[in-house]
Amino acid sequence: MYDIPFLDLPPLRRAGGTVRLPGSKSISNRVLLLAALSAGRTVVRDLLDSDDTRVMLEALQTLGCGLERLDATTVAVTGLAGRLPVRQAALFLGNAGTAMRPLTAALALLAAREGGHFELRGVPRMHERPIGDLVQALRQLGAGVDHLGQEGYPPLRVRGPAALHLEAPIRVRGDVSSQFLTALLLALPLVAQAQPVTVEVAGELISKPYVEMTLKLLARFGVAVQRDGWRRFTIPAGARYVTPGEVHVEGDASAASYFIAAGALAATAQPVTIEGVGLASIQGDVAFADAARAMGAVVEGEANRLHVHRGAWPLRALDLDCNAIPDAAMTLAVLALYADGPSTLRGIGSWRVKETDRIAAMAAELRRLGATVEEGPDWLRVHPLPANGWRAAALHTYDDHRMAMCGSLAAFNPARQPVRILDPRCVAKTFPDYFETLWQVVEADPTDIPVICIDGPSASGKGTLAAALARRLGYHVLDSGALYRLVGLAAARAGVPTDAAALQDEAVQARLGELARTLPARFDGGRVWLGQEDVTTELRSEEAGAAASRVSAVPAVRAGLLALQRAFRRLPGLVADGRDMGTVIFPDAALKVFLTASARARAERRHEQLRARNEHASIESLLAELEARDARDRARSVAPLAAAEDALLLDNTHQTIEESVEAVLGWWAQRRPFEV
Ligand SMILES: Nc1ncnc2c1ncn2[C@@H]1O[C@H](COP(=O)(O)OP(=O)(O)O)[C@@H](O)[C@H]1O
Ligand SMILES: Nc1ccn([C@@H]2O[C@H](COP(=O)(O)OP(=O)(O)O)[C@@H](O)[C@H]2O)c(=O)n1
Repeated sequence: MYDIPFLDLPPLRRAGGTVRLPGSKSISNRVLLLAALSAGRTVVRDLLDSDDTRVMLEALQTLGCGLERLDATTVAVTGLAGRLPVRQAALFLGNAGTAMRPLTAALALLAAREGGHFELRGVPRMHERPIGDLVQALRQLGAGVDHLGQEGYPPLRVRGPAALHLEAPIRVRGDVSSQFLTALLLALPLVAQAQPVTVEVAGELISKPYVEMTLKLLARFGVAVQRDGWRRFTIPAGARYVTPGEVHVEGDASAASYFIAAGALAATAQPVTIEGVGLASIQGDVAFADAARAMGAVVEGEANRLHVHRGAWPLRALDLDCNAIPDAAMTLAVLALYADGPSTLRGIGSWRVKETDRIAAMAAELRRLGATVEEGPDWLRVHPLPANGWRAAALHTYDDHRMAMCGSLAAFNPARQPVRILDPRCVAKTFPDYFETLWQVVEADPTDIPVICIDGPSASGKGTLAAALARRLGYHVLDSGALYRLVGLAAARAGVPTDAAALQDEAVQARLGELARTLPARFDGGRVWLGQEDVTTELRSEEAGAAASRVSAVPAVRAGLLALQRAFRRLPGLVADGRDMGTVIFPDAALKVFLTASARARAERRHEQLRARNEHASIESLLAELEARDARDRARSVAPLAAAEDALLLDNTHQTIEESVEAVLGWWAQRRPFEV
């Protein structure tokens, strides 16, 4: 997950390969609640691990449910069997509508029957998302529900006991959010013991496939709701949740839309294959595949898998009522930028009450990219962008995961403009590793992947600065010095001498070159591996540094490491530290910094580093060794230590690390094309 202020996506050229999607949010939270209301133990597999499921799990735990995490995506839930072991609790539900609405209904009915007192709150945006129609329906039933803030919105208090009136049909509006009906359907089996309970929908029901999903999941838990069109739903008398024992959560079909879109835009050589969602899906958003087809994509499917590649190009403009696919329809708005005429999305009034006002947000951000967009109360018209119309934009995401994921699709623009996604962490709501997953199936031209080079003498702070920059920008790091150190170590392991005399020998040089070319180096979670051996500590020794400096003067070693170093240039970007990053390895880097500090300051830093590791050396001897190493690095014939002509000089003798980082980020900001 990228927990950084912004993430820059280089222009993307191609898509292809296989992705496995995380579990569906809608199914995950429904199944968790059903398992919690059932008796016995339900093992939920492929559960989504995200903000929205986390708040649901925390709430269920607070309410006394037994939760056992079996692995990262498997949780065993021991249900409450329709009882309330905890009678009083304050629940925080973040911005998860799929937790707030059904929990409100379930707790209102349980508290009515058993007594209890519960408060349900969320983030400020949750307190702007309507729930009044559900509250009304619950009050009709006789349940005690109070608004703690603004009328019609969370936070809420539910309290009991209360006498419930279950005889007359309960009326609920269906035209604002289908989640009100879903919440009632999930909760009413709790009280439909003595008589059937009927719900009647007022107004045209929106997002019907989500209600259908609710009914299918209820059936999995033993409750067969009778449906009369989309107007009347009856829960039979004697309804009882029965755990199926084990449930597999399907991959998220709304999340699939981004990968279907990537395939439609750029899968020209091989298809994008999406695992975990297919034709047998119970999620309405699989119908996004039909919309993508209508725009020209070639989508083929199996029960649990989809294959997508580019068909018509440019895409065909679309005029579609998106009522049935409200979430995935956002993806169509971005695809429309690549179409052959204006596209109109209708029936999307519900966008206005989602994580943000998505009609306003989408219009604003597409305009930032350069597009002409018209909007109405429940529709959006997007005009395509000509190749020369795209602007490099910093896209706002409104704490809305879908705005961020949609925004990433602008990176396929033919103008080769990069795209900045502000607050990329918001994808954590449903897909924490969205961007990491995207990198698996997209490619950029290597020259479009930005590199920042930090070159300079020993102990100037290159590694420290490079790591800090990479963390801040979400980029990869190349510690090229570690590669030379590894070659030194590999030579020692193989019995190849690296003293000055031996290095004159051409056979030794050739063997060192071969060791470099086939170096089994691996960097993983802050550890460095040479083959199967963790050499992290050994690598940082002064001895390893000196050996590195000696072998690094061998041309065959430098040539041997070239391809390995360039392979670090991967999406979304790279910060490379060393001696020749800007001069030899990445001469086209977007920013080159030559980092220096006085020799004494560097010797003092090294001294401090050694002291922290409980190793001791005098500052004077370190100073002498540093100066010798600098001289050797500067004097060697291949790739000598020198600032690239276009490097910016940074002397950090009197700077803190933070000051150095800020200085370089400032330079970086100036070189980026974004209009903020
Ligand atoms: N302004 C600064 N910038 C970077 N590092 C600094 C700075 N001031 C002190 N240091 C310290 O210098 C030490 C050497 O840094 P390191 O990154 O290992 O250098 P290099 O990779 O250039 O050999 C680190 O312990 C770091 O904390
Ligand atoms: N790109 C690079 C990186 C390191 N090196 C060599 O490898 C040695 C060790 O690099 P390092 O960056 O780990 O060492 P320090 O700067 O931390 O002392 C340096 O002294 C250089 O001689 C190089 O020649 N080219």
